[in-house]
Amino acid sequence: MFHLAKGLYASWNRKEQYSVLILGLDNAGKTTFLETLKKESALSSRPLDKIAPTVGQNVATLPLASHPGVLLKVWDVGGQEALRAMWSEYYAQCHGIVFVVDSTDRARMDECRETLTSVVTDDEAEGVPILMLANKQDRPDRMEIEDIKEIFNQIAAHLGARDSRVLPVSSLTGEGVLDAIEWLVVRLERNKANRPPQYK
Ligand SMILES: Nc1nc2c(ncn2[C@@H]2O[C@H](COP(=O)(O)OP(=O)(O)OP(=O)(O)O)[C@@H](O)[C@H]2O)c(=O)[nH]1
Ligand SMILES: [Mg+2]
Repeated sequence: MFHLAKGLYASWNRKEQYSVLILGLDNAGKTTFLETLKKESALSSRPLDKIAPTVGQNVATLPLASHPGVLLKVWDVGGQEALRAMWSEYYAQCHGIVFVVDSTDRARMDECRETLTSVVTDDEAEGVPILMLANKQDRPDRMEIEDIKEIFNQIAAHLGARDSRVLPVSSLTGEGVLDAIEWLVVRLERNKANRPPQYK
């Protein structure tokens, strides 16, 4: 009887775990985004002014106050050019991709577009929801969100029927970060039949 009750309790409390991959050029703000997300989720996090360029990977498993039955396992990998070849190793296992863009880095928008195109056209990432974050919106020298959306829309042709969106955020101030995650979680759940979560 005890074992039955324990088993039922465990299955009632099972959580759906989705893996989210954070990509983007070096200096885009990926690690800052992850650390802010950890702080918002009441996990211990690094001071934002102590973050160095990522060489390996950072990973955190986050509970979501707005979705008690969901855990997000978030993978942040280095964006330096030499490290981008590693990204595809993660595609097959991920449920969603967040592509972070430095909204002030006009000089690298072409590189950013080409990099995102190579991500969304990779067969291993087929069908996963893609959220593009126009980061560093707190900076006065940022590009307008509409201009960034236009760049993204040129890539949308490759996306087929999958969910995608461009949202403005500041990983540094936290503005827009939880709204962005909320958008993503709804799409991860919607895409569950194609990419089932792990049950924890
Ligand atoms: N003003 C402002 N600065 C930001 C924001 N997000 C990140 N930064 C700064 O941008 C720089 C790079 O941030 P990281 O989070 O290390 O960037 P990354 O994408 O992880 O870089 P790699 O690990 O090299 O791929 C740091 O100086 C951050 O403080 C933001 O929203 N606003
Ligand atoms: Mg980093």
